[in-house]
Amino acid sequence: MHITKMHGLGNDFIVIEGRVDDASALARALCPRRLAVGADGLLLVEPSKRADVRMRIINADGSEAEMCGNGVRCFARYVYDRGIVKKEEMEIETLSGVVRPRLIVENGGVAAVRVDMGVPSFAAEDVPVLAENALGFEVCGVRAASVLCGVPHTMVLVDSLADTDVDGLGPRIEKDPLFPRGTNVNFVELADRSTAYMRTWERGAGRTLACGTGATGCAALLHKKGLADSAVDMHVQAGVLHIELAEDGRAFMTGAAAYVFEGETL
Ligand SMILES: N[C@@H](CCC[C@H](N)C(=O)O)C(=O)O
Repeated sequence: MHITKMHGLGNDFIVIEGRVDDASALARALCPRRLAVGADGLLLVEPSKRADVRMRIINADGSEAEMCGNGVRCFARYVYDRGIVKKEEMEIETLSGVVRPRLIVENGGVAAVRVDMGVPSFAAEDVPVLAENALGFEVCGVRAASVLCGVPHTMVLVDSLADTDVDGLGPRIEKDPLFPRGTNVNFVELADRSTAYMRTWERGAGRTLACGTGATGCAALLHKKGLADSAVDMHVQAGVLHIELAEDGRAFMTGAAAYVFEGETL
C-alpha cells in the first residue's frame, strides 16, 4: 500500500488513497511508534458528493474522529499537490461538516494553509456543562471549560505549563464521565491578549505535539471569556497556529503543512 507521511506542526499523519477495508485495524497497525510507521492518525482520501473531496481521520487507537485541524491542512495540501482538487480554495467534507481550506501559495509551493473552521459551539447539546461553561466547571480537581470545534475540546487554564502534569491529568479528563464522547484536553498558559502557549492530550491519540481544532477552540473560548483579542497566536510545541475570530463567530486557523516521506508498506 502506498502511503504518504505528513505533519502539521508535529501532529503527524499517514495519508492513504484508495479503498481501505478496515480503517480502524489499519490505524492500529500503522500508527504505533518504533514498531510501525508511527503517526497520530490516518487521513483517508475519499470521493465526496457534497464537497470537492472527503477526509476521514482515524486516530492511532482506531477510533474515528469527526474532524482534525492539523490533518485538514495536510490533507488540503496533499489533494492540491496531486491534482485531486485543482483549486486553491476548496471544500472538504468531514464527519463534522464541510470545512474550507485556502492554500497560501508562494513561489509555486504551498507555504501555509488557512482554514475556515466554521463556528465553534458552546451550545448545550454540544458541550455537556453549558450553565457553567463560560466561566469554567470542575473536573478531576481543576477548573475547565468546554467547546465543540468539530471535535470536543476541554481547556484548562494554567499559570505554568512547565509545572503542569499533562500526561497525568490529560487521560483522566479525556475519560471523565462528564464527557460521554470523551474529550481532547488542552492546557493553556496565556501570555497576553494575543499570545498563548498550549499542550494537548488528544482523545484516541494521547499526547500530541499540536492540535488544530484545540488551538482554534481554545482561542474561541479565551475570546468568549474576554481574556483574548480576536486574533491569537497559539504556540504549540513545534510552532505557531494563528487563529482569527470573525464577528459572526467563524474561526480561521492558519498554519504549516509539511511532507515527511512517501513509501510502500511491506
Ligand atoms: N489533532 C487533531 C484532532 C484529531 C482528532 C482527535 N484526536 C479526536 O478524536 O477528537 C487536530 O489537529 O485538530
